[in-house]
Amino acid sequence: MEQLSGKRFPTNPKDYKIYEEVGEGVSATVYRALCIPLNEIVAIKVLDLEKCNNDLDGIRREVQTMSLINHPNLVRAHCSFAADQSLWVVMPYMAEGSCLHIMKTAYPEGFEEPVIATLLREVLKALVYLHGHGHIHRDVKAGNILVDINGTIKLADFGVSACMFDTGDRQRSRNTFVGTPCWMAPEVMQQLHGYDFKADIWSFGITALELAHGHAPFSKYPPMKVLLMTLQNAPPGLDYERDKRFSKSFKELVGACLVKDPKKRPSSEKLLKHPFFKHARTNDYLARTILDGLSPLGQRFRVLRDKEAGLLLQNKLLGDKEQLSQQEYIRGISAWNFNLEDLKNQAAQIQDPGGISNADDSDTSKKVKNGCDVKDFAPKLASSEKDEFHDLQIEEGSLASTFPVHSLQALKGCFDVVEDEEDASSPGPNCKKPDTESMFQQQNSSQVGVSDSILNNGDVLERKASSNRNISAPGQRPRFLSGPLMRSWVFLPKKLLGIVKEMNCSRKISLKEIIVAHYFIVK
Ligand SMILES: Nc1ncnc2c1ncn2[C@@H]1O[C@H](COP(=O)(O)OP(=O)(O)OP(=O)(O)O)[C@@H](O)[C@H]1O
Repeated sequence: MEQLSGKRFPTNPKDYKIYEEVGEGVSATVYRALCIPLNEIVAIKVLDLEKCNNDLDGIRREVQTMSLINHPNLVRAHCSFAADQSLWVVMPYMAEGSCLHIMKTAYPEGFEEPVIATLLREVLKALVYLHGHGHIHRDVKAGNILVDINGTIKLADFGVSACMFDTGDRQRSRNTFVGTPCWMAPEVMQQLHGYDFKADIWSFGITALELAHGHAPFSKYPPMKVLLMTLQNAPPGLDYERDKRFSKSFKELVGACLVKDPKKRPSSEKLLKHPFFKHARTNDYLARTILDGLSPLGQRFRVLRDKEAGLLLQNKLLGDKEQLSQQEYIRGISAWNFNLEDLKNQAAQIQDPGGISNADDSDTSKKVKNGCDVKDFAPKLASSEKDEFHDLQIEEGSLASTFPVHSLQALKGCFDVVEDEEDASSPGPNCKKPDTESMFQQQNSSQVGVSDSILNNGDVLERKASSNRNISAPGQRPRFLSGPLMRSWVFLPKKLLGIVKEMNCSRKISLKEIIVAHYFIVK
């Protein structure tokens, strides 16, 4: 399997001695281990297939792709094999762990600019390679930027996570959709026209902010709110006042990546020529600056895990939802599972009366109107409650230039909502009572690129999105992976359907109405 060095890594678990745990993801646990016959330290990512209920062949294909990758800035699998109910992926051990771990341990406020420039340049080299070979990484974030003891940087998690998120039965079995909302490009959330390698450029821009601040923008918010904010607000960026310590060229780089229209984002190749990278130094510089004095990875991992478990418990006891959400982020969990309870909780939290004060989210106050005000269809809201929904209003103009589609519509992939045929600005308050259930069916069958299966048993309506993934091995003509990263599975309880029907309006139901209806349930 190891083609570069000619080493053949064994595919029998008995040939590996597992040491301590060094990482934990949504679907996997990562261990430091010894490959006994080769006397080499490796990392083994163990995916619990039973828990994931995943498509083994799909994962195998992805891991195979991972083993074909050949670039110094990409983690390449030595080999992979199934053992009991698990899939083992054996890879090089990156002794200092991820940038996220390093930040959490020693740089909670983020890194200095030369460090960021060095890290990002290495990541970008990996992206140039991937994009040139027709691949989209789809999970660029600090948690996937691994650092070795000598300051070498490698981008990890190519393939497996993408595969799991896209084709896994896990979502089906859990009735959830999964993604990485903080880093996810708006067009990926939309699921309207598909996406391409420019989605990685958006995630790259978010990662730049993450490395600069120690956390990704919107990371303190629940996933549904992250989706809304990403779609509705102006893109996040480096702030003139707050981020004085950073150069103009860094601000420009972030601005270039975080443009909502993917066509306006530069390619990875072009980005690599950006003047910002003149600030980049050597790997050795990284080793001397950020790695100096760090305790061994396993030890750091244990300390962080214990600390975060304690905080999680504390917040659970206190019922602090926002803190809980933040903790999920701190734990490095980047995929989010949505179910009805989550949605209720999230709907309940979309109610910041004075806007959002997080400096990251300074643009949140730029609210917009899409002409269909909450009060048009929720006349029973008290005035204070109306204010709480100002967050959900969208200014058409401010988005139109950067984001070509109706932004709330964009969220329709997350819900079973009907696309508004008429102008969104016409609230249509005087129309007939709708047949909501058939409306939902109509909408489902009209989705482009979506294989529909509507199970309307009175309790749920569900929509399945088809997977569309193309992978090409190096040497083959590049074909881009495409298809939604997030699966859409939304459950509308009978009660919600009832409330929706109660709305005295014949136009098709919009997402905003669903959220308001949800609000009534939650309340
Ligand atoms: N080769 C490696 N060497 C050292 N540490 C690693 C290695 N691979 C992963 N890790 C550590 O394990 C953590 C979790 O691994 P990984 O991200 O691959 O799991 P995951 O289930 O795909 O998680 P996620 O979905 O959140 O990305 C990483 O953030 C990193 O800290």
